[in-house]
Amino acid sequence: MSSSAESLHSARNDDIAREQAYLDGLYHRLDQLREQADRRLRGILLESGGTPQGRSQRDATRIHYTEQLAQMNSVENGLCFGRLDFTADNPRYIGRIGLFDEDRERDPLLVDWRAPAARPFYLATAVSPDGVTRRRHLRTRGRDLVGIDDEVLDPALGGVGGREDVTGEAALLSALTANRTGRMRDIVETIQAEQDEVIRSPLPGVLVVQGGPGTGKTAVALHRAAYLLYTYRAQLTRSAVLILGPNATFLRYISQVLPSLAETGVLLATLGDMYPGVRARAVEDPAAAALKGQLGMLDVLAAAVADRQTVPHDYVEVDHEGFPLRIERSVCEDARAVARASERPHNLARAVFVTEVIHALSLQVAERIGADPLGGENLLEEADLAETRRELREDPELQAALAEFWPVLTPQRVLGDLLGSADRLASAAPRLTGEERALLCRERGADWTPADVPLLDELAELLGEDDSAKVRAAARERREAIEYAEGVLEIVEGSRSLDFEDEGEGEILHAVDVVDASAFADRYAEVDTRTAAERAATDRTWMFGHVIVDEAQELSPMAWRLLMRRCPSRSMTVVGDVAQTGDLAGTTTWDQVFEPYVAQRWRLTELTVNYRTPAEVMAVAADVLSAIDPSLQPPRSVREAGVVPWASRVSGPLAGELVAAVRREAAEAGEGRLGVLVPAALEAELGPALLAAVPEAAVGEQPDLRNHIVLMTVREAKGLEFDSVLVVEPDDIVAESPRGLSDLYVAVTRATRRLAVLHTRDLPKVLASLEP
Ligand SMILES: Nc1ncnc2c1ncn2[C@@H]1O[C@H](COP(=O)(O)OP(=O)(O)OP(=O)(O)O)[C@@H](O)[C@H]1O
Repeated sequence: MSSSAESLHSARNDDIAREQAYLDGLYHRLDQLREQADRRLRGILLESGGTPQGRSQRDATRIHYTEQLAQMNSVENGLCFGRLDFTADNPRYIGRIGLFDEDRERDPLLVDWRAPAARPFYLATAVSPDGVTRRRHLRTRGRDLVGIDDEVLDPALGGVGGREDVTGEAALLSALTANRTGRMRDIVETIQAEQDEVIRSPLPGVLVVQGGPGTGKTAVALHRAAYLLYTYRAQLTRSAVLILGPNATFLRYISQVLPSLAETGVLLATLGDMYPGVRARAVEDPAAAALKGQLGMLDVLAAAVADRQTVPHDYVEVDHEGFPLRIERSVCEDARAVARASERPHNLARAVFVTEVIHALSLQVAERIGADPLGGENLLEEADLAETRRELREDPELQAALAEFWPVLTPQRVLGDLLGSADRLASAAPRLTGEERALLCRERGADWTPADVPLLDELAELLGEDDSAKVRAAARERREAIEYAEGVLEIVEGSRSLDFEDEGEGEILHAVDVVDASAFADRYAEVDTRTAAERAATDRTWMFGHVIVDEAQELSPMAWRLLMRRCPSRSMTVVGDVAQTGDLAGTTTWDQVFEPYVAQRWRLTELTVNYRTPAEVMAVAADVLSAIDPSLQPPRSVREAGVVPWASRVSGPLAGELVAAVRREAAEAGEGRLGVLVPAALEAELGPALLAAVPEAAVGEQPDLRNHIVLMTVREAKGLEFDSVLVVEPDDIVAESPRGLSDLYVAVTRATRRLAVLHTRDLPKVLASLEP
């Protein structure tokens, strides 16, 4: 080694030793804080007894320390990953959470990546260094520093600055070329400038992030959630953040990201989870789902509810206290008109209907028992009539008859009955064609599909919930609690003269002087210690502080209505790509989605760099994109993989050929993941065939993505990625759906390294570049 190389080497070692010492200090502090939290938690767990209020407070404190501990455990890996040096300031270390020393008087030991002070780590470049002279990435394994990547941004220090279009090039490329694991990783160490803009955009308003495949939309959406929870903590921990993803497999794929960023206040859900009490996972004909997603369903649902408000053909007779009462058609019609005119939801308007009918019936009773035998005015007084109405209301036979005409309904019952009956559909959906109605019709009691959920939610609005019984029960409970408290206070009062006989009057404050019975009762009330996200999951009417929608292009107009209801503040981040829309009810323009809710008042940002797909693969995808819409630009790949995509036409039976190709590609992928993307129509044949030959493969519904080989349809692969992708029979993928080209575009943009195509029929024209 030359002497200059030697001195560089030893300077490097010194650097590593210094940084390791700093890291050791940070971990020491983390351990201290962890011990403190652990001690407090143990202390709380040992406490017992006390008032219910004291117990509730203890629960809340226990949850607080449990969460703190979970947060500190989750940042154990990669606690600190960066350092900034400045011309006129002390170095700043950047990490997953902020850390201060004990007296908190000096600068933080570690700056949270979300704090404004960390921002230059993501934005500074050689052209606009913003006072930063050097950005350093610290590569760690556990608590050990294993490497340092420096970018010198100050030309005076001999900096070359690296590429202008990326920050932290070495760290970024190492993240991008690492093997996939089947779980998305956070990108906190290498967020790029255009992504940082989105992540830190202010909370209010609708922000739409349009970006091609691999531009980091999902990653950005998740980091934005973490940023918002950090910056608007007080507001958002009370109201929670919702992240809506396309399916359960995808949610599992992203499930590790927020915990690794030490965030727990987020509800991750799919559309199928958005109606509490229903887990809508069944699969249906995409055309049926598309139809259910259209706003035309509003009229159908309204008519379905109206159809449940019936009248007798002529009249019905019920026996009331031994005498027949006639419920005439005309009486019901009038009552129904008044109830409908009240514009209350069905279950609440029911009270109006019942009141009207009972009024009419009470006149019948009055006619019978109060008629003046001499032909004068009816002898019953208003008080008698009121009593008659009360009796009628409580008459079980009459109640049963009225429940026929205006039943109390649940959304599940109305929708289940509607979709399970051709007659009901014909009556409620006269504008649909017979074919469309047949598409909607299904077996009674069939499982719910995701497209049913917005319909259930809409019906919940149309039906309303008659919660008067609940309100009465709550009032009764509170009354009982106050009575109990009064009893307790009386006992205290009663014993006062005995306990304090010698004390001078007025000198002692007694229980009744400082607390009245109702305040005392409140102290006994249970405190709900669930997090806002946990409560939101069980409450249909929960209003989220912020809603983030991923793969947003797939949502139908009916699904958007549901989401807008959950977010009246319209504080939303919507990420998607209109070129990847596969769902028939999805959108191809953002304008169409937001116009009805916020007119033009939404902000659009575009992400333009593709971090996933190497340039060679993206060249293939670009041809598909231009066939979808020639005006759309593919995102620019940030790197090349050095592997040329290939296609292989086979003539033997496809299943056998597939097994051979999978074995070859899996060997090439090594420790990485291979995704086999097949047309939906071939899944049932190819899945079992592959499994029989390669038992370690994951196939079928919601496959485990951590397997090295995963076979799925393109729809299921939405939002996912693999090191290597094998697309099977692309012509079928295109032919399978009116949005087939978009599906193919999704398929060919899932690979981080290798793309291969296996086919027996001609390739679609858009893949001509793959012909040998
Ligand atoms: N700044 C970054 N640093 C490191 N990795 C990144 C960065 N940005 C994106 N990536 C990685 O690129 C890949 C693609 O990101 P992501 O899945 O978020 O893209 P997307 O825009 O949602 O793609 P698609 O629309 O195709 O689903 C992921 O592996 C992600 O971790």
